Amino acid sequence: MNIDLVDDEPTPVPHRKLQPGKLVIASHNEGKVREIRALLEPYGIEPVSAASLGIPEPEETGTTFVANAELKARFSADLSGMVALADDSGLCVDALGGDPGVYTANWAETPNGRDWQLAMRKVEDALAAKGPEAGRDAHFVCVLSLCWPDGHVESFEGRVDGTLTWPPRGAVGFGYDPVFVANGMEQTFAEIDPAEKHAISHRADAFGKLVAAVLG
Ligand SMILES: O=P(O)(O)OP(=O)(O)OP(=O)(O)OC[C@H]1O[C@@H](n2cnc3c(O)ncnc32)[C@H](O)[C@@H]1O
Ligand SMILES: [Mg+2]
Repeated sequence: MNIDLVDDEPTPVPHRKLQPGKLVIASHNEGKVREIRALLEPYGIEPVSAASLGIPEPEETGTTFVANAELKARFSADLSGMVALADDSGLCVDALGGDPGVYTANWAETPNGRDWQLAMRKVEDALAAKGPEAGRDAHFVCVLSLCWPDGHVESFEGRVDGTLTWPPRGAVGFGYDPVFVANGMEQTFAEIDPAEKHAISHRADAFGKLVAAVLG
């Protein structure tokens, strides 16, 4: 007789469904807010930005994308009393051991605000310092976290793989888009139509998982 003494299958926790209605986009990055609005559009959800509610940016003290996405979502849910959706994302470069990663936005900080030309240049310089053999593979990661006013949180992670190009090309998109070419494409994320980016991006990948879990 076989007795299975070890039950190592965790009991799946049911996802909480997101109801149609208002939702706070807990991001102060206009590029992200624009993309998240477009992704939410078909689902009967009315997005309001954190900035339009006067909600400030919380300090991002986490050391992982999940920790930061959850703290941003929790912060806006607490202050608004509404469901909040936050995005923590970044560019991870293989030859740099995954940097800038969780600190992607920090690499752009200057005393006068964020400078993306400078940030892209810093990544390029760091790669050049690795020598001509260093590969140019990179990926974007995005964690989307939903937090309900009672503190319930759900998080979804997405990624898109590609390579870095230099010099930067294109004027659409935001952040590091002008130096990122997704695998299978020739144009950067700043040269393609936003709809094309939504079909393959790290944000779209995470969003697809969110939809399947809480909107499906
Ligand atoms: O925290 P919030 O207010 O959402 O906005 P943020 O710009 O500070 O966002 P993050 O802390 O998540 O930092 C991630 C940085 O990674 C970059 N990034 C994320 N997604 C990107 C994308 O789709 N295209 C280009 N750059 C991206 C972007 O420049 C972000 O500033
Ligand atoms: Mg941030």
